[in-house]
Amino acid sequence: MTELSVNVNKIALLRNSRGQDAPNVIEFAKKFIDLGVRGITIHPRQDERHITRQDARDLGDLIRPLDGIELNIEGYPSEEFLQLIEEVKPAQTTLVPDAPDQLTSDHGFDFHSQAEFLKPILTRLKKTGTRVSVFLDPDVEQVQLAAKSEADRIELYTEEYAREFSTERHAEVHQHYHDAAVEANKLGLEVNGGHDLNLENLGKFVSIPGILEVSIGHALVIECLEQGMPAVIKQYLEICANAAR
Ligand SMILES: CC(=O)[C@@H](O)[C@H](O)COP(=O)(O)O
Ligand SMILES: NCC(=O)COP(=O)(O)O
Repeated sequence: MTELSVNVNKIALLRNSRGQDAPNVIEFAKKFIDLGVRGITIHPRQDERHITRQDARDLGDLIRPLDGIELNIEGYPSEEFLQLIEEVKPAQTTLVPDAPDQLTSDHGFDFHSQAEFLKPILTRLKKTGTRVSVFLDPDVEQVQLAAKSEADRIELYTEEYAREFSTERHAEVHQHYHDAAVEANKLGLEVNGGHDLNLENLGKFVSIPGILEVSIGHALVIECLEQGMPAVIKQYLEICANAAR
């Protein structure tokens, strides 16, 4: 089974657009959890365009006492981000190599050039007790290098998977993700996935063995607007329950 972690960045984006507190991020996290979701993901970016650092603290307070529910905080490992993780102590921290002005996440770490940069950061984060995941392109060589680090997991960056899902390249691209996931598991790295996943492409993605968690936000919020939260979450949970082991 694969766990679904709902990314609530876009709930916060809508909230920030009016300078009031509607939609309330905490209330929507509770609604997702009440529908059976066992993970909430946020990405507090440096400019706080959507999720703020206070959201992270408030969600940490909400989720910390809830058995079996995990908070996953994603972000670039700036000093400010690392201090936030040390304060909130989420179940999982996912490091992404995003620049402050990036529109969205669009690449994984390069362990050829960034392994030394990440080494003290991973050591520091592990001391907080958080599980550490690193955002990675589906590249077997990168997986092999990441396996030599203190990372517990990788998160496969699935934008290409989604982009090519309905093209003639799908089988080739799917194989890349499959090979990266199998190599990671062989080397003792656990595997998550995320970015641009949706109800259409998720089933095939989680047919790859060993995908422990998918974090989904952008498309999920759009689908909730179209179909309603209960129907959408029901479909996602059914897909995740039928994932390859
Ligand atoms: C790491 C990843 O692929 C997504 O969580 C991404 O961080 C979403 O960020 P935005 O919601 O700001 O596009
Ligand atoms: N790590 C991926 C994530 O949290 C959500 O990405 P998206 O579904 O908003 O593209």
